[in-house]
Amino acid sequence: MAQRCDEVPRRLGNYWLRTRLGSGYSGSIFSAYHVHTGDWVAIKVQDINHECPTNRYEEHFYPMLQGAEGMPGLFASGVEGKWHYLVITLLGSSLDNIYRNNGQRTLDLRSVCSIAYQVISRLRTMHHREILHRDVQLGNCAIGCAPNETMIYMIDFGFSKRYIDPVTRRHIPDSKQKRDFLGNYWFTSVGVHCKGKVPSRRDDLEAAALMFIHLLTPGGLLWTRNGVPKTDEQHMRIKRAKQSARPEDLCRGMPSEFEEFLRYCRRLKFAEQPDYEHWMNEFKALAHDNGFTDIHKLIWPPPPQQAKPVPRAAPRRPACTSSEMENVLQDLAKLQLNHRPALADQTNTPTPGAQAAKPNDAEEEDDVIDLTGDSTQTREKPKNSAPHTPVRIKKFERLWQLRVAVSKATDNVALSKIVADFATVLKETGTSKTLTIEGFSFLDALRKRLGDPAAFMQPMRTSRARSTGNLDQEVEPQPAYVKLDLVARLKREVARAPDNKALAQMVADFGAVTNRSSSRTITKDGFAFLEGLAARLQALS
Ligand SMILES: Nc1ncnc2c1ncn2[C@@H]1O[C@H](COP(=O)(O)OP(=O)(O)OP(=O)(O)O)[C@@H](O)[C@H]1O
Repeated sequence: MAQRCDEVPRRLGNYWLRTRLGSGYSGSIFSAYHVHTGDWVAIKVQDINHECPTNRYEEHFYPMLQGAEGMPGLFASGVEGKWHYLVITLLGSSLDNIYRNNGQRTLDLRSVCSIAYQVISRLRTMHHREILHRDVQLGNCAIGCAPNETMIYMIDFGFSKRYIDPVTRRHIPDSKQKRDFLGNYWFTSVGVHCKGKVPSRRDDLEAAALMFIHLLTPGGLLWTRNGVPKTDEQHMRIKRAKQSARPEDLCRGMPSEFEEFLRYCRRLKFAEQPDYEHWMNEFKALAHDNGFTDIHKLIWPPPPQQAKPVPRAAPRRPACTSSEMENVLQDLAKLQLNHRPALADQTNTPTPGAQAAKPNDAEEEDDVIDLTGDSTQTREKPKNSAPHTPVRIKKFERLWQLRVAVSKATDNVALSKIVADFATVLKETGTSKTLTIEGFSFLDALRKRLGDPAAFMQPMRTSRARSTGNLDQEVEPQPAYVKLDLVARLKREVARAPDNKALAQMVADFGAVTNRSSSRTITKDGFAFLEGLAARLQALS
C-alpha cells in the first residue's frame, strides 16, 4: 500500500516537506525544514491505517538509541490527519544507493573494510542496548550529511525488537517452531530466511557478513541477480541458492577474513554474545595490512590511489650484510607483482586520467622497496596516521631474516625448518594473511634454492631422472594441479613430489596463484601446502 506523494500534505507539524528521499513498503521519507529555525531534517511519513504500522514500532526504539554514534536522532513525532510522522536526522545516501550509483561494481577493499568496521560497531551499539535490528541490508545503512559524511548510520528500525525481556532480564526464547520469514531477501541469514528460525544477534551479524561479501563479489551475491522474486517459486529458488552456497565459494578470491567472519556468525549459538571487538579489529588490521589507516571513516568516493612512498629519514638497518642486502634488492626489483592489481588497489570511481595512469602507478608501487620495517609504507602515509605497530615491524624483520636464511641453506633439513618458520610467522603476526612483498621475495628465493641441485645433498629421484642423470634436461609430465590451478591440489600433491625440482615448481606455482588472487591472501589450503612442503623437505633430506 505505497502512498502517493501528492497525497502527503506540504506541511506536517513544524516542518515544510520538500523532496521525497525514498520510500518503502510502509511509507515515504522526505527532506524537510523547520518553519522557524530552517533546520533540515528527514520526515518518515506513514498512513495511520497502514497494515504494517512500522512508524509506531520505530518510534519506540529511537529513544533507546538516542545519542549513540551512528544512530539517527528523533526530534519530533506525531499524527496529523491520516499521517503519522517521525522527524529524524537527515542523512546522505544509503549504501544501496552508493552501490547502484557505482554501476553495481564491486567496491574497493578499503571501503568494504570501513563499512564492515562501522556496521559491526553499530550492531554492537544496538545489541548492547538490547535491540535486534532484524533487517540489516544496504538500504538500511546510510552515510551522514556533511560534516558526518564518513560515518555510517543504521536506519529503519521498523522490524527491530528487544531481545532482553525488560521485566525478567532474560534473553528471548528460541523455538523449534518454524516462523514466517521476516527481513529481506538478499541478506537475511540462512537460519532465519531458509529455516524459519527465531532471529537473534547472530543473525544481524550474518546479514552484515553477506552484505560485505556482496559488495566484493562481481555482479553481487548469486541470488540477488534476478531482482525481487514475484512468485513463490522464485522465492524458493532464492532460498535454495542461499542455503546451498558454501562460505568458501561465496568468498573465493577475497581476503580470508570475510569467509571466517561468515563462518563465525553461523557458528554462534542462539543467545551467544558475539565478539564484536574481535571482528572490528580483524577488519581494521586487514585494512592496515593493505596500507589503509583511518578505517573508522568511509571515504566515498575512494581517494585516488596513492603511489609514491614518503621519503623516510634515517632508515633502520636491516639485519643482514650489504652484499646480502644487494642480492635481496636485486631479487625484489625483478619480482613481477603487477600482472593484476590487488583488490586493495581497486578504486571504484577512477578519474579518466587516473585510470590511464594506473598501470604505471602500480608498476612504480611494486618496484618500490621500503627498508624501514613496514611494507605497507610503500604507499603514502596520511599525516595523522597511527605509528606502525610493533607486530608489523616484527613480521617484516622475521620474513626478511628467513629470506636471507633461505639463500644460505645447504640441505633440505634446514630448508624444511625455514619453510615451517615462514608459515608460523605468517600465521602468528598480524591478523591478515595477505602475502606482502617480503613474503613473495621469500618464495622466490626458496624456489631458486630448491631448483639449484648443486646446493643440496642428492635428493631422491624418480627412476627416469636417475637413468638420464640430468634433471634439468628432463621433460617431465605436467602435474595435474598446474592445469587446475588450485592451491588445494598443490596441498595434496606436495606430499608426493619426487624431488626438489618438483618442489621448486610447486613453490613457483603457489607464488603465481597467490599473486593472481585478488587479495594475495594465504588461505587455509595455502598454509597446509607450506606445512606439507616442510614435511616433504624433511622426507627428501
Ligand atoms: N534519515 C534519512 N535521511 C535521508 N534518507 C533517508 C533517511 N531514512 C531513510 N532514507 C532513505 O529512504 C529509504 C527508505 O527508508 P526506510 O528503509 O527507513 O523506509 P521504509 O519505509 O521502512 O522502507 P522499507 O519498507 O524498504 O524497509 C532509505 O533506503 C534511504 O535511501
